[in-house]
Amino acid sequence: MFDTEFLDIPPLARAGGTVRLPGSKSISNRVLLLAALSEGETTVHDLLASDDTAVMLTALKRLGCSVRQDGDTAVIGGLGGRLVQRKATLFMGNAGTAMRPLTAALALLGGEFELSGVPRMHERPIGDLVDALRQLGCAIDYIGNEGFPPLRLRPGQLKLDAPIQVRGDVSSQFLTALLMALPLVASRDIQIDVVGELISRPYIEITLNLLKRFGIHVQRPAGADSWQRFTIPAGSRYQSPGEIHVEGDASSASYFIALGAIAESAAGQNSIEILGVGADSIQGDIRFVEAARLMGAQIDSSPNSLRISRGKPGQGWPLKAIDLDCNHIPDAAMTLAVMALYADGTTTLRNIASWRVKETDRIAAMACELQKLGATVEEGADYLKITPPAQRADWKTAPIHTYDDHRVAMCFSLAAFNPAQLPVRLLDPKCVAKTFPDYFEALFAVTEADTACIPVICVDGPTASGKGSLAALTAQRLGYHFLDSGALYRVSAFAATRAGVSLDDAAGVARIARALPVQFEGDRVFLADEDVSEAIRTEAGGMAASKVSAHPEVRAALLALQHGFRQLPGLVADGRDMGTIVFPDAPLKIYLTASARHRAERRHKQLISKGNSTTIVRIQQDLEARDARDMSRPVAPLKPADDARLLDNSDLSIEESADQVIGWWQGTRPF
Ligand SMILES: Nc1ncnc2c1ncn2[C@@H]1O[C@H](COP(=O)(O)OP(=O)(O)O)[C@@H](O)[C@H]1O
Ligand SMILES: Nc1ccn([C@H]2C[C@H](O)[C@@H](COP(=O)(O)OP(=O)(O)O)O2)c(=O)n1
Repeated sequence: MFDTEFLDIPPLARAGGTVRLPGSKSISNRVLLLAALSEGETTVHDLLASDDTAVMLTALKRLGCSVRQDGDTAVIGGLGGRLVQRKATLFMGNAGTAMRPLTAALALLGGEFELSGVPRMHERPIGDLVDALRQLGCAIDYIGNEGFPPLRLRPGQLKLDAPIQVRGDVSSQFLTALLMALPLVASRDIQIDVVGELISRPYIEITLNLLKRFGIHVQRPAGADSWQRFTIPAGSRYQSPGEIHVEGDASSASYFIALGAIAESAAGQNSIEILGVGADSIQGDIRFVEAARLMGAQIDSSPNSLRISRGKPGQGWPLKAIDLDCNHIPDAAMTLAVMALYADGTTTLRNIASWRVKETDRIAAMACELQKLGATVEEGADYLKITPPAQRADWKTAPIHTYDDHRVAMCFSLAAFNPAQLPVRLLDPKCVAKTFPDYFEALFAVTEADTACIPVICVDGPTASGKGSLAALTAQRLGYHFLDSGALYRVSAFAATRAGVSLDDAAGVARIARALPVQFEGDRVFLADEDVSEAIRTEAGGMAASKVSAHPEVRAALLALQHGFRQLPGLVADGRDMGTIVFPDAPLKIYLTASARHRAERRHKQLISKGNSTTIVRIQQDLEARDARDMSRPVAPLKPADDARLLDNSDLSIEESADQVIGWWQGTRPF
């Protein structure tokens, strides 16, 4: 996950490959609650690991459910429709799929509960659900504002004889909540009447489908009223299905469907394949496929997978502007708003009023951020009209606010295919954790940028100047990859010594360097399966590396390996010749120094902490000797690149140095 302040996505050029989707949020949280209410154990496979499911799992544990987790499988010990814990305070984060149904279930089961969430949750309406539950005799108080969480639940006197009325035109989650809770008290037939037109009907279909899997057969009238009246038959009882598989998230699929529709194919690939969701999906957002086809996407579907490619010029590319009622795909339709940037005219998305009460006011958010990219946007109470920038030169870039809304973040990542080849900056990228924590990793795995567009920050300098520490911290703050090029020379020398090859044998060491089975995992370095991190980082290891690094053959042998680290979304590389030889086109080069005395003191501290005994004077002599060798060798000597910025960190902390580098970096960016 990218836990950074912002993520800069370089201009993307092509896409291709296979994406396995995480489990559906809507199905995951419904299944967890149904399993908790059932008798017996339920094994849930392919469960989504995300903020919202974590909220539900924590709440269920607090209510006394047993939960065993192993990877994406969870075994839930059901409560059998009874409360073992009659008093609890539950935190619901910003998870509507946990807040609404738990409120209904706990209110009907009786007990004393407080349910609260993040500030945005306290702005998301729940009054219609509370009104419906009060008709049933549930005792519910608002702790803060009337009509909104947080809520206090107390035991009430249930009255189940009259039909219950619930509004259907604000959020379908209110009806879902009642449908999932009422089987707990169905000693007689219970009728629910929906007042107003039911929105987001596909989500009710998911609920009815899953209820069936757990033994509850909700009855509906035939004909015109079929979505206005629901009856829970007397004697309904939750039964665990034993095992259940969660489908891939159809709303998450929309980003990759859009990707396939807008990106040219990567070499050797002619489509994006999505696994885990397909034509047999029970999720309403699978109908995003139809909308994407209307815009020109070429999509083949199988029961459990999709294959998408871009239309040929004039036949689906550029995309076709559409005018669509999006009531049936409320979440996935946001993706259409970004696809509209690549369309041949004005796209109108209608009947999307529910966007205003989601994680953020999504109509306002999308309108504001699309305009930052140069689109012309008209925003209505329940619609959006989007006209893309007229020509390449009209595209703009700016930091995109994501409003703590996972879908805004995922949508705008697709703007990186803009024809002006501008990078896109997303603020607070970790908000995708709500439903798809590894979204950006998945995106970068199936997209390509032109190499020159993938930024590299070079940090070169003498030994113990703090290059490694500075480069690693900078990479972490930017969400970039990190290359410790010195480690490659160290491992080459280590592997040569182990193979009995003399360090003076240039051809011999180069042969080993060319086929070096080196792997980096965090700050650990592996040679094949062996962790050699400590073995290579001795002073002797540094001296040996310095020796082999003077052979031109060895340097040439390691070049391709170093270039291979230049991957999306960017790289910070440290060494001696990153800016001069390996990445001469890097947009930012730092030459890091500190006085020999400071460097010797730092290395001394480092060695002492590892239990090695030596003196500062000795270290200073060694490092000056190594600097002299590295600076005087004929190939790729250590020296600042002509366009490098000099940073003397003798009196700076590692954090202060990183602040300086990121400050310089910001100055090179177009935001
Ligand atoms: N700016 C700094 N101020 C103080 N100590 C530092 C600074 N930068 C690095 N160090 C410390 O100096 C030692 C050497 O740093 P390192 O990053 O390994 O240098 P290099 O990669 O240049 O050899 C480490 O123990 C590190 O914590
Ligand atoms: N890009 C590089 C990186 C390291 N080297 C050589 C020269 C250095 O003395 C050794 C060891 O490098 P390393 O960066 O690990 O050494 P320090 O941590 O700075 O002591 O490798 C190089 O020639 N070119």
